[in-house]
Amino acid sequence: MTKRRLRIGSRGSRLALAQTELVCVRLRELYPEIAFEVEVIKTLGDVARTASLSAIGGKGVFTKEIEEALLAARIDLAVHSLKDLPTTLPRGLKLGAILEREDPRDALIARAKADGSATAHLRALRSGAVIGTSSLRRLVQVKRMRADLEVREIRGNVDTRLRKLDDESYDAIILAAAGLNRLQLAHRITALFSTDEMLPAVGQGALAVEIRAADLDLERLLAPLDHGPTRCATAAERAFLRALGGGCRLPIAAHARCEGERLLIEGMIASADGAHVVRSSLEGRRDQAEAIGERLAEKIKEASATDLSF
Ligand SMILES: NCc1[nH]cc(CCC(=O)O)c1CC(=O)O
Repeated sequence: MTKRRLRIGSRGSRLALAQTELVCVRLRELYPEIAFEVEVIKTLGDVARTASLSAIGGKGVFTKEIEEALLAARIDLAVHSLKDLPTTLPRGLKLGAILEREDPRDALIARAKADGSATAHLRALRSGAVIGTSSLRRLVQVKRMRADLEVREIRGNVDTRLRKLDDESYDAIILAAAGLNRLQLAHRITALFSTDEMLPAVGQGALAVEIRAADLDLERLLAPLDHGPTRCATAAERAFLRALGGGCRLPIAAHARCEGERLLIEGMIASADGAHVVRSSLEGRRDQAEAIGERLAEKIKEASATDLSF
């Protein structure tokens, strides 16, 4: 009898492949009778390296081609960084599993100085130091801590950005700790921002496995990979983002966590220049995750109607 085959779609970046490999290893261990094959799929976000992602359409640039392959049954499952996945999935697709979240925090990676040591923390950087990030969310939060720093756009995948930090005129860059950890690059981290200092992107640090909604058999196979507390926390965060209008270009951040049967969420929205920031939090029952996220969005919308000029 020939072995049953399941095809896993992944972007080709080193991080995407490492993340897909993580899922593959667990699936092969659980189901040695199934052949899991990785198919690399190029997305617009991978092709348009030099263009600003907001200029080429923002949401879904890392996922659209992969979702098309899923719908056309050229692949059976896809591994994504949850934070790259738009809050509303195409009809016919669903999240088969959300894996236990890695570190959700943002990390500061400072350039090594001539003596080999790295600047200890953002607070220790000289006035006028250049921080590389292309995330408005990170920009506005850096500016609130250190208005005297210069924030400059930086593009490319994690390895490219680290190389640019070493070669070009950035003093430090900011990346998600999760990606660095998964690439065995934790030693490059100079300091971690607390979530109070820098609220993460919705879904940051979590991996999602996307499947066809009708693929009930595959959903059952993926059940052991699903992590309940992460699913609840990220459901609240994604409901928050969706309610604020996922497509809007304003910096939005949220972080939720489960403590027993309770769920706590913090959310933030800022004006594009970072001059106005509304941040708030909410707590409730874990089984009400989406409703809590939506209520936080309402709370923040009310506060920002008077506070922000949207
Ligand atoms: N498209 C960027 C992206 N998407 C997911 C991660 C990191 C891994 C994660 O947040 O799970 C990154 C890189 C970064 O922000 O540093």
